[in-house]
Amino acid sequence: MTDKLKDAKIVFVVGGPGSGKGTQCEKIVAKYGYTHLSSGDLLRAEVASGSERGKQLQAIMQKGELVPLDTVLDMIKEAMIAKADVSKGYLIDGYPREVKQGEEFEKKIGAPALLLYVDAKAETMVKRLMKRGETSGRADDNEETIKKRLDLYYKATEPVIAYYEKCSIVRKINSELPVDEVFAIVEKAIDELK
Ligand SMILES: Nc1ccn([C@@H]2O[C@H](COP(=O)(O)OP(=O)(O)OP(=O)(O)O)[C@@H](O)[C@H]2O)c(=O)n1
Ligand SMILES: Nc1nc2c(ncn2[C@@H]2O[C@H](COP(=O)(O)OP(=O)(O)O)[C@@H](O)[C@H]2O)c(=O)[nH]1
Ligand SMILES: [Mg+2]
Repeated sequence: MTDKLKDAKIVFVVGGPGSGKGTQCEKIVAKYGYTHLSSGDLLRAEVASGSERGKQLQAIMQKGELVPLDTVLDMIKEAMIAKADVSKGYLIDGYPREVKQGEEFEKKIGAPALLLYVDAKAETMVKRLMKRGETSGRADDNEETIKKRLDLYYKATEPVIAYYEKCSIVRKINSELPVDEVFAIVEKAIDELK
């Protein structure tokens, strides 16, 4: 099964909640035709299906906590395999959330060629999420859950960046800039991959 993904080009997109990961991924898809897999979107789709598993996920996500590693990883792997014959590369958005998730991904799927570290100040992220919350309908775009997501990001996810710096695949992207300027930096990082 995993053989199908043996030579896949994998890009991890890591950054705090509201840092602009989804926005940049959309632009990468438009220009490079990569397959965008947002782990949060995959989980929200499961919740929307109304399944028993979805109900359990909803409770975890509403609290801003992390869904068990195996659940998310299985969903990502399934989605990757479904696109394996047509994909030019994969954007794995919002995963890994902790070092352990990265290690398991490498064991079960493969190693990333690049990690885009989408960096914005906490203040900026909160502002963007509160604004997004006006229209997103997301149960976790509220002040209390945003604070928890941010805390967890600094505690569990930032160490992921340090972990991958050891193999020199991290490119830090300043996402305080306007979207198109951020994308200009992203493009350089992706172009270097080829
Ligand atoms: N690998 C992941 C991805 C998501 N989640 C759960 O799904 C929620 C929403 O994830 P996501 O959509 O990635 O949200 P944010 O990190 O806030 O990022 P953004 O809104 O910026 O996309 C998380 O808080 C968490 O409960 C998770 O447990 N594990
Ligand atoms: N000014 C500015 N706003 C941004 C930028 N990127 C994203 N946003 C806004 O911030 C909010 C969160 O972005 P999103 O892509 O959903 O972030 P994610 O949570 O990291 O996936 C959205 O409402 C965007 O409009 C950026 O580079 N500059
Ligand atoms: Mg997103």
